[in-house]
Amino acid sequence: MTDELIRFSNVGHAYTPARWVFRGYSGTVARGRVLAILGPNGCGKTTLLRLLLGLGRATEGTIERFGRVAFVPQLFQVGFDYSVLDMVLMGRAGRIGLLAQPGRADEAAARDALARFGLEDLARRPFHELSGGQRQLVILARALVAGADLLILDEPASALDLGNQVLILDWIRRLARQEGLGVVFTTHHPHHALAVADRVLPMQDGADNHDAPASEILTEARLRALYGVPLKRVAFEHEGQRHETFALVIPHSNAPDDTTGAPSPDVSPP
Ligand SMILES: Nc1ncnc2c1ncn2[C@@H]1O[C@H](COP(=O)(O)OP(=O)(O)OP(=O)(O)O)[C@@H](O)[C@H]1O
Repeated sequence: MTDELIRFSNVGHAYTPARWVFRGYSGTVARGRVLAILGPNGCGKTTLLRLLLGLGRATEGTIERFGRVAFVPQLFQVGFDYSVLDMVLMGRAGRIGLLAQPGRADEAAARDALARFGLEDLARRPFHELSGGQRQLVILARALVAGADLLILDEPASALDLGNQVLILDWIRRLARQEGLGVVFTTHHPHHALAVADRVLPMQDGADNHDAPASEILTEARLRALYGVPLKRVAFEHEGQRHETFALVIPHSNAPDDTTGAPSPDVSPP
């Protein structure tokens, strides 16, 4: 049995003939591993995710899936007043059958999954009343009860505050390391990719378009080429552990700044 859950080779897509959104992307995700897909607005991250999910057919290249796949969309909204427990139970739909009622075993599995994420007390609350971070966790619980082998997440942390970003990123790594799930996620944040991904696929036209180990591929030069702005890779210690992150370099404006005590332009020198 292979450990690979998805493998894609030389994938390219054009919504209209000969107008390529991207070409030549390749990568793999194995059990227990995390792949981050990184790139600027409009480079085709969502398009590639949809192809990996099988929601469309790639114009060229091959995509092979070897397990059960679950999708976690960007901040999830529902138009109907489902309870948190109902939302998680929907993950069992594939096992229950569409017209049958969930049984005790299904409800126990859903409550277990909620408890894993510390959400058991919210089971009867309306889903739409939860915070963004809580909603993301509920959707992760739903993927767990669906028995997914591979989670595909579209910008899981982009709409969350800092505390919830850390929470979701930590869970992504735990689901891979502790549950043996494979994870693919898109992100705008190279420091998120560096913190939790084993491998990264930068979506940059004309570059070597294969995924590679995060620490090797996330160089300052590669990110500058990707985003067109400088980023600094910074190492530091926190509670005895070494970490690395990226700092964005925001240019200082040359405009006069009255907080520095500099004379304003309309004051003549003596
Ligand atoms: N259904 C579609 N039909 C035609 N063009 C599309 C369609 N969906 C996306 N595109 C185009 O494909 C390109 C890539 O879009 P996509 O949403 O995949 O990029 P993205 O990297 O996810 O962007 P963002 O970071 O802004 O979410 C864009 O130019 C977009 O306008």
